[in-house]
Formats: sequence, C-alpha cells, structure tokens
Amino acid sequence: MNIKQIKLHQLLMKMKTPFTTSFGTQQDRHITIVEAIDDTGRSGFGECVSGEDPLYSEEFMDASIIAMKKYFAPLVIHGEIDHPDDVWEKFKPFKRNNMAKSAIEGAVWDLYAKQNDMTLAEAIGGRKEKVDVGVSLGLEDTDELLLEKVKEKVDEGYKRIKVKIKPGRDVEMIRSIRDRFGDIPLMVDANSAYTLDDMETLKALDEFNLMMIEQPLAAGDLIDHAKLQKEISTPVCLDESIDSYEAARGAIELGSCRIINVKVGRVGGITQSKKIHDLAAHHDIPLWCGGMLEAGVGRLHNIAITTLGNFTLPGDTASSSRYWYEDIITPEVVAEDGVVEVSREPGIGSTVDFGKMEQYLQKTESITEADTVDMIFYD
Ligand SMILES: O=C(O)CCC(=O)C1=CC=C[C@@H](O)[C@@H]1C(=O)O
Ligand SMILES: [Mg+2]
Repeated sequence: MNIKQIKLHQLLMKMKTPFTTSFGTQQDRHITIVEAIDDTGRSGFGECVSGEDPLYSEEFMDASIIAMKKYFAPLVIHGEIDHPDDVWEKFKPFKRNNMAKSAIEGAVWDLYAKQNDMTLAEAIGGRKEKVDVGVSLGLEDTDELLLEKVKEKVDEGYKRIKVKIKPGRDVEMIRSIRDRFGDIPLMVDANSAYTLDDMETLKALDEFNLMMIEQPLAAGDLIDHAKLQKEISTPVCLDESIDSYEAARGAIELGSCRIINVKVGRVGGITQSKKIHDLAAHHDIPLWCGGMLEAGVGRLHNIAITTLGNFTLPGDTASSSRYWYEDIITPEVVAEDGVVEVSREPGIGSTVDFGKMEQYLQKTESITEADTVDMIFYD
C-alpha cells in the first residue's frame, strides 16, 4: 500500500450541549484525526475515539497520541502492508491500546478502499445501501428536561432512543418516558453504575419492555453479567466489557449478554470488528454500532461497519448535527427519519474538509519513514 506518512491532526471540538453519563459530564471533545498518505499523495482517514480521561476505558487521548507516534504509525510506514488486515498482525505484539491501534488501522482501511476505488463499506464486505440509526441521550438535571429531549428525537424519527441511567435516576425516570411516549423502541445504558447488590432495581426495569440494558455492571466483567442475565428478562447488552474478540467469545459462551454493542475503537479496529461480527452471527447474537461522541470521520467508519449483515439493531450513529455546530466533513452525516444513506463515493465517502477542521485544530504531528519504532526491546 506504500504508506509514506502518517499525520495526527489533534482537534479540540465543543459539543452543542454537555453530555452526562454515570461517570461524568463533558462538553469539550479532544479528537485526533489520523491521515495515512501513500506514495501518490492519496490520503485515508481514521479517528481516535479515546476519552479525555481514563473513565470509559483505560485509554485516554494523550496516551493514545504517544502510542500512535511511538509504535503504531511507524509500524504501518515501515511494515509491508498489502491489505488492511495485515495491520492487526503488525500491532498484535503490543498490548491493548485498542483505540490508538484502531485509529491508525481505520486510516489504512480508508486509504485501501480509495486505492481500489471502492467504498469503505464494500472493502469491509458490507452490502447495505442505508442503515437505521438511533440516538443516545445523556442524563439531564431533571426528568422533565429529559422528556423534552426524548420528544425532540422521537419527532426527528430516530429508530430507537437510548438514555443513560444511574442509581436514583432509573426506574421512575424510565416510567415517565413510557407514560409519556408509550412503547417506543427504548434502551438504557448504565455505563457500569450498578452491581449485583442492585438486583431489585435491575429486575424492576423488566416492567418496561426495554430493548436492552447496556453495560449495567463493571467494565470487563462477564461472570456477574451472566448471573444477572439469568435473573432478568431484559436482554443484557455489553459495551465496555467487550474489548477484544476473546472477550466477545467469553461473553457468548458464558451467556453474559444477548446483544453486543460493537465500537470499532474499543475492540482494536475494523478487522477485529469483522471477526466479532462473524462470531456473533454464528451464535445468533445481534449487534449494533455504538458511538464515542465522534466527529464525522469516526461517524462514517461506524456507518461502514454497520453495513455488515449482523448489525441488525439501530446504533448510536446520529446526525453530525446531534453534537456539532459544524462537523469536519463535507457532506455531513444526516439521518433522515432515522435512516442514513451509505455514500457511493470511494472510502469513507465524504471528504475531510480542512477548511472547517482548521477552527478546531490544535496541532498536527507528522510521522515519516525517518521515524522508527521507538522501543527498548529488539527482536
Ligand atoms: O456517540 C454517541 O452518540 C454515543 C454516546 C454514548 O452513549 C457514549 C459515548 C462514550 C462513552 C459512553 O459515555 C457512551 C456509551 O457507553 O455508549
Ligand atoms: Mg455504552
């Protein structure tokens, strides 16, 4: 693939409104756009989705940038990469750092698709020409404020509504949504806010015919989630616990979940996402594509992975305008009545608009052939 340079465009974007989960509130979003450039000057783009702090997972953006600069960018420049699947093989000796790996690998996938005049969806093996999407709503100060947000998104036609919950903001809050909006497709995401000591609360949610309860218990846990799934009728969906193909295999074998939220960054990239997709399909475990408050590049990667057949549930890839006054891509992602058309243009589809990106750009760092993998151990 003759990758000659990697650029890390480090952005500071500000979401329209604060986003609150059980582990905190944020409005600023530090995002790194990875640009992989080949010997003809053609560029492929990926997005690093690490959080600003290690609250969702152990990864955080400052560390991911170091990992990309020190290891993963030089490895794809110096490595013989004929196909994007080769990237995971190069990265395998280096433990974890999945979001950093995924950002570099994603740029290689986009470049590969463009080099072969394919859409990213086609390169991945996806067939869908449009995908159903839902929307994720953070916690609001009051239930009434949340009900206003739910109405807004229901009126926009999103195929499912996801709301955050935490102890004290769960059963009665969900009851108010059901009372107001009836049996709309509704799910909750706890971001690990509960333990098995909260069994009564978690059982009480069975009353509301939720599509699923996402990550109720500790990140990384599979055993207690399997115990919980035996006690409740609401399908358990895992997010933070599924940080690898091996974790997905363990969760399926243990019965820890009936649904998996696949996040390309969390599992280490598109190649690993495809492996998990095929495993889940084999075991009749439906998938959907979660979000990490991405800018447009990450959104477009999420749409591409969602074109695979076993992504049968609406994901979190809402319109760019859900979070951003101005996204960094042209055209932006637009969900019409909860449906996003898959671009027919090569690669991710939209172009990365450097004019729009400029307003958010903090700095760009470049890795070239002169840079080698900087590590103590040698083969
Ligand atoms: O990008 C989106 O719209 C989904 C946002 C969202 O729900 C999440 C983003 C990042 C981490 C979590 O807080 C949460 C999730 O767990 O899915
Ligand atoms: Mg989640």
